[in-house]
Amino acid sequence: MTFTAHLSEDAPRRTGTPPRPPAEGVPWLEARNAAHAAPDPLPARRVDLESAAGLTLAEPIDTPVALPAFDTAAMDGFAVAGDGPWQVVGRASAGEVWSGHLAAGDAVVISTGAQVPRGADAVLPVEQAHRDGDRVSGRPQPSRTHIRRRGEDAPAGRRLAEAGVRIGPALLGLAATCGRDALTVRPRPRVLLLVTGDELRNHGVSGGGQVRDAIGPTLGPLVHELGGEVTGRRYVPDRPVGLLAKELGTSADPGREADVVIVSGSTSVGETDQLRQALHSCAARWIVDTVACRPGHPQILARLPDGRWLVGLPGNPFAALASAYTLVAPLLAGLAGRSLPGLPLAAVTGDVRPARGLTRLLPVTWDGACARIMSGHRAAFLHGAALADALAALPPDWTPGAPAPLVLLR
Ligand SMILES: Nc1nc2c(c(=O)[nH]1)N[C@H]1C(S)=C(S)[C@@H](COP(=O)(O)OP(=O)(O)OC[C@H]3O[C@@H](n4cnc5c(N)ncnc54)[C@H](O)[C@@H]3O)O[C@H]1N2
Ligand code: MOO
Repeated sequence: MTFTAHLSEDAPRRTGTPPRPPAEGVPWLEARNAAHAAPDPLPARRVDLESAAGLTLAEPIDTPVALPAFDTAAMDGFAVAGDGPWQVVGRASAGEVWSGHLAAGDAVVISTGAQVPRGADAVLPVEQAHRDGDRVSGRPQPSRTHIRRRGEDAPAGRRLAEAGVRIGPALLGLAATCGRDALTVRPRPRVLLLVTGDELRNHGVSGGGQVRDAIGPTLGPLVHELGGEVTGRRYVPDRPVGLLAKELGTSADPGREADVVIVSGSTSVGETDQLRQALHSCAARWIVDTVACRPGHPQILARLPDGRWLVGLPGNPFAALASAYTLVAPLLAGLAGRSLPGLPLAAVTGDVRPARGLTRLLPVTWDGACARIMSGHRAAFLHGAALADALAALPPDWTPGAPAPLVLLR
């Protein structure tokens, strides 16, 4: 892969003007891959089952027991042996074991979920049974009807899930079913947000040259959705220049509250845009320096000398969002030991021009078949993305109606 800048981690502290952002940038798909490949997964830890939701499995789950563990009634009715009519000889309730053995012509009253007694061939649902005292009759049931056989779902020892899977509600239920009380997981990567910009305010309506911070409220939940956890959000003024460099210094994070630092704004070349200078002077290792996409061109991925990952998101809010899906999503997946999120392909329609040499990231509606480009997609506007189903990544040679990868937003 061709990355525009690589500095060694032990490079000496630099002074002077940092290099200008490269005009071309890393191709968009390569940038995603590079962000995913860059980190080693965070160390695994053991957590109780309830705390594992949303984390990533660090070891496979094999079931030590057959699922289900015993032949189980799937209907309320009668467990029967042989053809009817049958003599009712007992009752098997859920949570208990009726320890007798059914001979041909015997039945026990049984509830859904109860262990089927030995000798039973089938369960006759109560709706299909006619009971008269201790006698019950009904149509003979084919063998195994309404019985969940022991091991039918999985035999003992079967692998149920591989490492790297995100732990969703159903996986927690499955782990509980096979008797797990704890899981070995990769934790959520911890993320510190540094929101830069003298013009920003974080409440009320904007005016008088001030702008309401739209990135802070976007990134908190986005990071959570992407499997990370925001451990801090700080506002860093543009002036005096140097504050960002101080924030990025190791001493500013003595307890290591973060594995990843996301800086919004300051990625460009304006007088107060400090990020490139700050990375240059602390001799950060550059991994991605600008991406060949629009919006989001000036985005950055680097590694700080103290080992934290640094993502620089352009200040325009839609550019920041598109860049978060380009670099933050794969980086967090890599840190959590997950595979790179897949990108379904869909035919995309709409009246936009491709950009020479650039991937265009545009909000689209998607009905499962066709994606349509929405309005409100300039770099500074969130209107389109706020209502979109996905971002389409239109390659430089895209023509209307041609397929493009989608980053799903819902
Ligand atoms: N001379 C050049 N100027 C710019 C270039 C360029 O190549 N040459 N690139 C433009 C592009 S593309 C982008 S994207 C922006 C990136 O700018 P920064 O990352 O340095 O961000 P700022 O300058 O601080 O802000 C840009 C824009 O976004 C607004 N902003 C910033 N933070 C927030 C926030 N948290 N919530 C809402 N809005 C925010 C800010 O007010 C500006 O309007 O640079 C271009 N310029
Ligand atoms: O790269 Mo900027 O993000 O086009 O607006």
